[in-house]
Amino acid sequence: MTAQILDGKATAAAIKSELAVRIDALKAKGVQPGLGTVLVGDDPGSHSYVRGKHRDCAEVGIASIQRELPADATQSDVEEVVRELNANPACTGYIVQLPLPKGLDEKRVLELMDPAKDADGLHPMSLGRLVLGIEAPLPCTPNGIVELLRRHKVETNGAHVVVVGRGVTVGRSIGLLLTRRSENATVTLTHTGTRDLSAHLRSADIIVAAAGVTHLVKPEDVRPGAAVLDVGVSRDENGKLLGDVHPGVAEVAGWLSPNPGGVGPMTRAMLLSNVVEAAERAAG
Ligand SMILES: Nc1nc2c(c(=O)[nH]1)N[C@@H](CN(C=O)c1ccc(C(=O)N[C@@H](CCC(=O)O)C(=O)O)cc1)CN2
Repeated sequence: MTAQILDGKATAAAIKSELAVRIDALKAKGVQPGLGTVLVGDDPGSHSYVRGKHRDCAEVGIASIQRELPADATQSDVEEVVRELNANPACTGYIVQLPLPKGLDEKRVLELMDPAKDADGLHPMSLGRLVLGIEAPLPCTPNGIVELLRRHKVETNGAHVVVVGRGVTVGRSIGLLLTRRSENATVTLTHTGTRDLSAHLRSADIIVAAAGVTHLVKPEDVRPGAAVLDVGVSRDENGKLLGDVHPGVAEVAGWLSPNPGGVGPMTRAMLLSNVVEAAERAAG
């Protein structure tokens, strides 16, 4: 068996075209959506992700507001930028690129954001609303995964999903999305402390690998025909991106999201979608 591809690049391109139409409609009503980014330090990956987000904004007609701070920025430097964006009317939504450099209190920074401008769905208020089933911006990577499955007609209803990784941007929240009545999946959250991970993985209809451990999911861990989403990122000594899923899984899985080209582009598309939805809400 060779897995069918869950093509994040093509799906994200389709979503961006749909969003461009909605943005034109907002502009016709005099509303200009604007995405702000707060980038602290010099991590090359974070710089490249933020550049990509602003490239996407230019493509669909969202204004860009960029704030950069050096690696030695203090907590109060970062908080000052957050307060400025909270008050800036041109910024209709913004994100703080994670992770922040060591020594900065990420949770406190997220808490300080105006929840009405949370473009990432990572503000405690947004996550709390998600738990309660109240409308809120959704975390971009989990939402991108759900959308990628939906648009490729991979059945989640009744499916057993095994998630590997308990980070805040993916593992912690994806179960909340996949167990909504609309998705109706059963979700097992595993992590580095899980005993006999392979046994859990072999029982999965869908695997979401988001641990950041190179080639953690091996062909023998995958039930033939299962859908496998490769989210984790690590790099070899030459800086080449490596995923959490061993290349041999393509011979066993029914569906596979490539990495790069799978969930990453969907994360960016869902960010734009959150910005557009917030602007539409604000415009009534
Ligand atoms: N504030 C946030 N910080 C982080 C998030 C997030 O959703 N919000 N997620 C990740 C990083 N991330 C977005 O910020 C992100 C990661 C990867 C991609 C992407 O398109 N990747 C490409 C490959 C790029 C490469 O070669 O390096 C792909 O998969 O094709 C976009 C966004 C952590 N931080």
